[in-house]
Amino acid sequence: MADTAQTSPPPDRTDLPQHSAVRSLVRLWPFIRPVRARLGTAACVAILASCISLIIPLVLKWLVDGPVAGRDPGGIWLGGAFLLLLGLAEALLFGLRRWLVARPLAGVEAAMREALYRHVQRLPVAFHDRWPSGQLLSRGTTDLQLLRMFFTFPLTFLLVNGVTILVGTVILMAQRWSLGLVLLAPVPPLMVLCSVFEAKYGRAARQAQDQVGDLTTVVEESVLGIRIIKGFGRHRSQARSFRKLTHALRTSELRKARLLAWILVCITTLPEIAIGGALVLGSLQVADGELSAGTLVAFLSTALALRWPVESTGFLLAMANEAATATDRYFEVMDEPAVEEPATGGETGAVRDGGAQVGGVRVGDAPPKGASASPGTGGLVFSGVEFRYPDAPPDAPPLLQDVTLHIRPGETMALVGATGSGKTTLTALVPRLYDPTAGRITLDGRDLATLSRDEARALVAVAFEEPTLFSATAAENVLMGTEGGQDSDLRRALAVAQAEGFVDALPEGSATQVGEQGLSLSGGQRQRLALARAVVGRPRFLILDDPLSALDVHTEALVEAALRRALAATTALVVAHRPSTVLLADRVALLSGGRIAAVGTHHQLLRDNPEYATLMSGEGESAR
Ligand SMILES: Nc1ncnc2c1ncn2[C@@H]1O[C@H](COP(=O)(O)OP(=O)(O)OP(=O)(O)O)[C@@H](O)[C@H]1O
Repeated sequence: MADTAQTSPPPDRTDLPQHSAVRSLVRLWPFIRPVRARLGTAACVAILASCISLIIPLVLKWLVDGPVAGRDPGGIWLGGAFLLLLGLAEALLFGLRRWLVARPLAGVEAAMREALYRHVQRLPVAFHDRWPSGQLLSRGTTDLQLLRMFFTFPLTFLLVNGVTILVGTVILMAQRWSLGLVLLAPVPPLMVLCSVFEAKYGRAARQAQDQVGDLTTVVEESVLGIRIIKGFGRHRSQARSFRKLTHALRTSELRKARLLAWILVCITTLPEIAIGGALVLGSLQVADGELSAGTLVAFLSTALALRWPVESTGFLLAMANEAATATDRYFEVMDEPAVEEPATGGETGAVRDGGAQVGGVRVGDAPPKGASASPGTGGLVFSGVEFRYPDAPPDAPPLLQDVTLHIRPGETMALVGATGSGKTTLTALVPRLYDPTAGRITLDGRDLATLSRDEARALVAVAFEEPTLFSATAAENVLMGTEGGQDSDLRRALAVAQAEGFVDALPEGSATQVGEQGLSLSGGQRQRLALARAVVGRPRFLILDDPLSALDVHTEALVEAALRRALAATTALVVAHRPSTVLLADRVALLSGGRIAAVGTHHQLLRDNPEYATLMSGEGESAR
């Protein structure tokens, strides 16, 4: 089934496909298309400006052979004024080009970033299991900046330079073809050198950009894991890993700089030698009277005017190569198949965290959402469900095999099993974070595989043991669990999760920003907000993965009392490790060896099933 489907890991850098930079860059066309008219106009303006610089030598020729040779001051002033005008026109046109491209190119970058973000949100969880977050972040930041630089400079100027060099060459050949040939002599060796440079620089750029991704991952982990790093005194080893990566990145950047220096030396030196040769040859021809001084001045001025277009080609090629690498990296993510539909509230938001009622406030007062969507029969049924993680060794048995379990409508089922037995994995199948590799799951008789993800997530809410809070207010974090939730829904959900007290005590109550990852709250407080998020939408099905593990016994009892009332109308599957959580449930299912080994009440299983008894005893707790 779809979700666990083919998501590839980040590309193996030792085995990257080699294809031309042009082929990579052509893929940017759909993003460039909407601004092609502006870019085309800007390119024409730049070509015009660049070609003006080629007219200046012709005016010089006229000045030297005409007014200067004829000692005509009026003509010299006229020529000077004309040169000034040409210079002004060139500057104005280059300014106009910049103005034409600035806004549309910022728009292209924003559109690409938005497309990437949207796509990443739609990628299956299996993709995120494999891709380090830093690699995704660097693709959305540094790589896109490189692309904007490419659109601004190389994309236009490689064309402008090409046209300028072509027009200049025609002018040179027209003036004196023998001298023109001397200037063209370096072209074949330069073309060979440029193609070698492109291949080598492309590899170095790819390595450096991947290393930026690795570095981003380490920085992100160090910031998020700062408590662990400090708690275990790991700052030195963490700093060592960071240094190692920065050193590797520096080595790659130096390699890029060496390659660039090498090509710039070639691109600068060979044409200079050719200009020197043409100067000597031209001077001899002027001395022999075969060539006018004005023509030689014009010829050399044209050749010098072509120096910048030729020399800047080295930089432009380097930037184009980096852009090609950035394009490859961008499309490695964009080419990943997304799940078939966009989620409406993000993975955690759509799959709500949390649930129940507090002291007399009943989440179950109103009918659960989605109740009208089905006749309300059937409950949650697993039939012959098999699951294997995509990256599991091919010869390993499936993690879950032939899981068959019926949770009746309105029933609360606890799921118990040894650590690593697959409880979290089984619960993740219900909100379709993953899809089973065989078998089927039905919600009130409707096959989960036939429901869209949005439909499934409208019916199902989840709270995980590790609660994720977003950098938003406490209220916003909770209301993420439902579309158009009101303040009354918020209060009810907070009451169920026993979160009212501490939320009201926050400096700005439920309007307090709880900070990135909710770091300003305790683990138990975060769990309760996540629980409130799960119940706020009154889901028809509730999946709780040990959501009370961080609570003290007293608070846990209060939350459970509220939950019991709230769950009266909800079909729930609760992963439980402690007898206190199990007591919340009507029945208990024991997951063992990838199968449901036993189902019964807590007391029945305690009596009849030694494995369950061990798990629920102190030995079971310590075995965790
Ligand atoms: N994304 C993943 N990719 C590959 N294997 C995974 C992935 N997530 C979990 N596993 C493996 O699947 C097995 C079951 O993990 P799961 O988290 O479902 O167990 P659990 O019963 O919930 O454990 P616990 O009680 O410790 O939370 C483990 O061996 C784990 O290493």
